[in-house]
Amino acid sequence: MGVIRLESVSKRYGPNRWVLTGVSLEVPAAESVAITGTNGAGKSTLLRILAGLSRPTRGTVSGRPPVVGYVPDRFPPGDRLSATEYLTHLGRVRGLRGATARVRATELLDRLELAGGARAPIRGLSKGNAQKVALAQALMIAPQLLVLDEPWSGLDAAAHGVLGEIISEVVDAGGSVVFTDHRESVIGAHAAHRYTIQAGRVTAVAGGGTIPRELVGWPVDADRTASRQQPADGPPGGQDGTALPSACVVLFAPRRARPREVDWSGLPGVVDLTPVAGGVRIRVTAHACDALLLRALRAGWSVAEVRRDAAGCEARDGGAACSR
Ligand SMILES: Nc1ncnc2c1ncn2[C@@H]1O[C@H](COP(=O)(O)OP(=O)(O)OP(=O)(O)O)[C@@H](O)[C@H]1O
Repeated sequence: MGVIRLESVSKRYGPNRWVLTGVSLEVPAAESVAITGTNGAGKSTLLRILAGLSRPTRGTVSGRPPVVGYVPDRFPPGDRLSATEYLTHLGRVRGLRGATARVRATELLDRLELAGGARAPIRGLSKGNAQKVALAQALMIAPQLLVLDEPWSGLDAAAHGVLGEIISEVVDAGGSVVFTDHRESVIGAHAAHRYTIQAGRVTAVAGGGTIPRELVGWPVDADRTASRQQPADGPPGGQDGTALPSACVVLFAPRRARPREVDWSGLPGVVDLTPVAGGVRIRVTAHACDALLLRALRAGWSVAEVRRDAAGCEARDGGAACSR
């Protein structure tokens, strides 16, 4: 999968209402991008153009992959079909066999924990549950480009986490994700790049989300190499050559869901790791600690304890302070 490229894209509604003017934007493969802007700035318009649902008045879009998942800002729930019937139907329209589509629909609705019944008519679902169906329809066939218009809107805490995992899974599989949201914390956690729309123009926001791009995407080979060269028993060196203390992180598999496997030792800054009852204790350089935590949470792990002083945690050796 390559780069999706918007070149000099403009969009006009009606005779002279220009919403986007001369937008050039790249969405790389295996990355997530957040779009921000005030209400009415044109975010949904841009997303629809990216998804191929709306044509630009001027300019071109290239590199859009064949399988696009799209979650609109308003999902029309006024349907007599149940969530399962609706998703199965959509899956069939998209080329899945009926039985496969039904299995996929059931898996997705289970994962998102649709309350109110997968067999109840969609029009009777609450906003949050309708949003879960909206998400599920975008995922019936693994998307290579996932376009999400305020996707967290109305979701409960559990589905919030699942959506974060889904974004990571699409990115890990080499796909692209573009989403809108207004919250800094969400953008920082889920986007490697950030753009904002103002007066029809799109500009990159320096540094992407609040979490630096290299920490979200983990492509920091230099950092990785540095951590592997460090002696396991000594304090690892900082990027500027000064000694940085290591931190200790204790992660546990949550009781309800099985976390995804992570190659902890291959992550930047990891000095060593020790299995402890129900989880793993990781010693990591202090500057890589936040990124490791983010990666762990995204993969469905629970963080039991973080200590800036790794030696202190080690001394307890998985004892009371390090267990739940
Ligand atoms: N189909 C349409 N026909 C005419 N005008 C439209 C259409 N779709 C959007 N607009 C107008 O274009 C402007 C941008 O709308 P858009 O929905 O893209 O903004 P947005 O940034 O997503 O807003 P919000 O944050 O409120 O969802 C708005 O003034 C809107 O009224």
